[in-house]
Formats: sequence, structure tokens, C-alpha cells
Amino acid sequence: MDSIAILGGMGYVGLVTAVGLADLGYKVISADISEEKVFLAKQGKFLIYEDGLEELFQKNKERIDFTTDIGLAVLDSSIIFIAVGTPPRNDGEADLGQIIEVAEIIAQKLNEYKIIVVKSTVPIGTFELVQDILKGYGKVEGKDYDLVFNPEFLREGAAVHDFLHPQRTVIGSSNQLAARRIGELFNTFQSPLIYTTIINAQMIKYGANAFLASRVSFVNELASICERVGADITVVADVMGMDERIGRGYLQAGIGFGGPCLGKDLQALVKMAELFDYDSRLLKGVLEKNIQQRKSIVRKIKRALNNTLFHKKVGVLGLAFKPDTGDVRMSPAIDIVKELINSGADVIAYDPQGNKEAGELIKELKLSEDPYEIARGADALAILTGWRDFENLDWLKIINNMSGNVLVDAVNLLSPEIINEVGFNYIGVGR
Ligand SMILES: NC(=O)c1ccc[n+]([C@@H]2O[C@H](COP(=O)([O-])OP(=O)(O)OC[C@H]3O[C@@H](n4cnc5c(N)ncnc54)[C@H](O)[C@@H]3O)[C@@H](O)[C@H]2O)c1
Ligand SMILES: O=c1ccn([C@@H]2O[C@H](COP(=O)(O)OP(=O)(O)O[C@H]3O[C@H](CO)[C@@H](O)[C@H](O)[C@H]3O)[C@@H](O)[C@H]2O)c(=O)[nH]1
Repeated sequence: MDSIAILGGMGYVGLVTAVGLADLGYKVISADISEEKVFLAKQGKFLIYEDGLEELFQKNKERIDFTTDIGLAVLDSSIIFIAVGTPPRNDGEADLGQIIEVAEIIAQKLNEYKIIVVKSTVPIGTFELVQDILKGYGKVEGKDYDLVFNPEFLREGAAVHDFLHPQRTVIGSSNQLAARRIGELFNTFQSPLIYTTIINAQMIKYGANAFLASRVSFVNELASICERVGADITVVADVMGMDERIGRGYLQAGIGFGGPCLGKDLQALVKMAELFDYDSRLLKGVLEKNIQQRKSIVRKIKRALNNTLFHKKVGVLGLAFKPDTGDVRMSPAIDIVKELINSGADVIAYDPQGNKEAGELIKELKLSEDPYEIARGADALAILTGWRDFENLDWLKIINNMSGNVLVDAVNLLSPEIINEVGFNYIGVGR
């Protein structure tokens, strides 16, 4: 049986892939440069929060090893998955630094034929870069290694579920045999297994994320129009979504898309298009609308506080980029909180999972572990992440603790009727 190395094995994708492949019965070695994450993982502790991850790990732990020795993981495996980060550079292009680092180690340590599977989201040209690195160490494609692209479609917060129940598995490769061997790893899944070229697989991944992002900006554009004409976007989107050709998914208006993927991948796609001489004005508009959406939330809070944020006390509920995750990377909430603080507001925030990470990003941010505490003396409250638990807060107790009555619900979580009845001045998005 194949033994599998996962490089970047402590990240969201790497760890879920490691635990998921172990659950499929494979022996996995999860290798990561982060000593802290590996040290904790060896004790069964993970820095990321994913529903069902710890249970799945406990069930399969005898098949998973953790190490910081990337070279050893390469030597000990027949299939190497690369799941390192591809964060955005300042100009929006994908930073391939981590990919290059692991490709160098693979090239140095490759001792027999292995299949190298890239799971990270990587732009056109990346596979040529990896081939060049391997060639530089005398490694010959087809003899010493083959390359496969197996893009990942999991969502944070539902990562374990999405790994175990994919809607499709995409395998891109120029080598049929290598592609089939990777496809076989996943052949117990009921969903379609798609074999295609690496370039098609790359465009499938970027296309999927760009489409999801476009839907979100589209519904936020409609919400802006709804606000002005006096319509309710939640009703409009519900009924639009009844058309099977449209569907209801990704039509939740609010704060805009965030997180480490949609914005980053959309920017990378726009840049990639430019490199191939195409100016994608449509996709640039999607990004622009998303930035405007964050700004519009700050404007709503300011307007409700007589047009000034200076010395106003604002309580913030939610910092993660979406509910069910503690991830605050590229979270709209983080940008909004920074803008509030820069405008002189006194901000105190609570997130059920994201407090620690947010505190590392914004040093001057006051945090509380108690949602009622952040309301004390507040002129306004802002809901910036749609955690379901917030719906069940005692809103009467909250308003009684506040000095003002403004509630900006940037994610359209609450019912305006119920909240206004409690005495709030409820302000949502597009309603
Ligand atoms: N997060 C998601 O929901 C998601 C979903 C689908 C695809 N992706 C893509 O998957 C890739 C990984 O994303 P992520 O969110 O898991 O990133 P992440 O930042 O959570 O994880 C990356 C891991 O790689 C490790 N690493 C960095 N350099 C390394 C090196 N030289 N050797 C070994 N390990 C190294 C880091 O310590 C980290 O643990 C990205 O390309 C991303 O676009 C992410
Ligand atoms: O109707 C919606 C749906 C989503 N969002 C926001 O859009 C962002 C992305 O949400 P989601 O897609 O659930 O999160 P991710 O975990 O970033 O997953 C996306 O990015 C991953 C990384 O590439 C892909 O693997 C997934 O398929 C893709 O859904 C979040 O800020 C959401 O709050 C909205 O504002 N309105």
C-alpha cells in the first residue's frame, strides 16, 4: 500500500487531507515547517478548529505521523502531496515561495519514483517552475517522478465533511498512469472523478472560486440597489433562488466575502489573465464591490452615530471571516474594526473562536470572552460574523447594558422586526 507524505501537513488543507487519507486507510506522514504546530499535533492538539477533526484524528491516529523533517517525509513516501500556502503578494499575484521551498527539498531527496500531487491552489506556470527545479537536480519526469494537480474544494468550517463527501474530485495530469493511481486513492467516494489536463484543473479551481465570489458581489450590488429603492434583499434573493438555474447558494448579502481563498484566488486570476494579455474588467469589478461593501458597513455605523466615530464606544460581535471557524485571515470584520479604531472609536470585540488570532492582528483591539460585556456602555453594536449563537442572545439584556440603541447587522443575521421591538435602531444590509 502507498504511504503518503503531506507537505504543509499542519495547515487547513494539509491537516484535513492527512486525517482524511488516514481514514481512507492509508499510512500518512504529515510534515510541516512549523515546530509549534507539529509539537502540539504529536500530543493530539491542533491550532485550527474544524468540526469533527479531532474525532477523526483519534479514530485514525495510528496511521498518522507528524514531523518537521520534510526530507524524511519525502524519503519515506511513494506519493507526496503538497498543501503549503500560496498567499497573495502585494501586487495580487500568488506567492509561490512555499511551493519553491518544498520543490527544492523534494528534488534533493527524491530517491526513487514518486508521484508529486499539488493540492495547493496554484496559477498557470507553477508546474513548469516545479519541473525546472526538479530538472536542476537531474530528475527526469516520467522516470523519477510524475506531476498531478488535485485541487481542493473544501470550505473552512465544513472541511472534514467536504473532504469525506466531495461533490467531485478533479485529477489533472499529463500522465494517465499517475493520474489513475491518484484517482484510486479516492475511489470509495460516490462523487464523479474527473480526469483532465493540469491547465483545465487549474482553471476549474480558479473558475469555481471566482464564480462564488462573483455571486456574493452580485447579491451585494443588488442589496445596494434594494436599500435605495426600498426593497428587502433577503426576500429578493430567496425568491430569485427558487429558479433552479439561479439557486439560493452564495446569495447571502452582507459584509462581502473574506477568508484566505476567494479574494486571494480572484486577485491571482485577474493577474494571471493580465500576464496572458487579458484585462478582466468583470472580475476586477467583483473585487472592487467587495472592498466597497466593507467601507459601506463603516459608513452605516458612523451615520447612525450622528456622523462621527470619535470617542464612540462600539461593541463588535464576530471577527472570524465567517461562522464556524476561528480563522480571521482576510476577514472583512478585521478591516472594519481597524477602520473604526482609526476613526477614533473605542472598540471592544467578541468572537466565539477568533479572539486570539484577531488580537494578534490588531494589537490595540480590546477583546472580551463575554458577548454581554462588550455591550456595556456601548453607543452601537455591530454584528460582523453570522455566528448562529448570536441569534439566541438575550437582546433585552444587551440593550439595557448599552448607552445607545444602534445595532448594525452587517450579515443580516437577525430579524429586524423582533430586534426593533426590543428597542434597537436596527440597520441591516439591503433591507
Ligand atoms: N483554507 C482553505 O479552505 C483552502 C481550501 C482549498 C484550497 N486551499 C489552498 O490550499 C493551500 C493551503 O491553504 P491553507 O489554508 O491550508 O494554508 P495554511 O497557511 O493553513 O497552511 C500552510 C501550511 O504550510 C506550512 N508550510 C509553509 N512553508 C512550508 C515548507 N517550506 N515546508 C513545509 N510546510 C510549510 C505552514 O506552516 C502551514 O502549516 C493554498 O494554496 C490555498 O489556496 C485552501
Ligand atoms: O452567500 C454568501 C456565501 C458566502 N459569503 C462569504 O464568502 C466567504 C467565503 O465563504 P465560503 O465559500 O464558505 O468559505 P471558504 O472556506 O473560503 O471556501 C471557499 O474557498 C475555498 C478555498 O479555495 C474553496 O475550497 C471552497 O470551495 C470555497 O467555498 C465568506 O467570507 C462568507 O461569509 C457571503 O458573503 N455570502
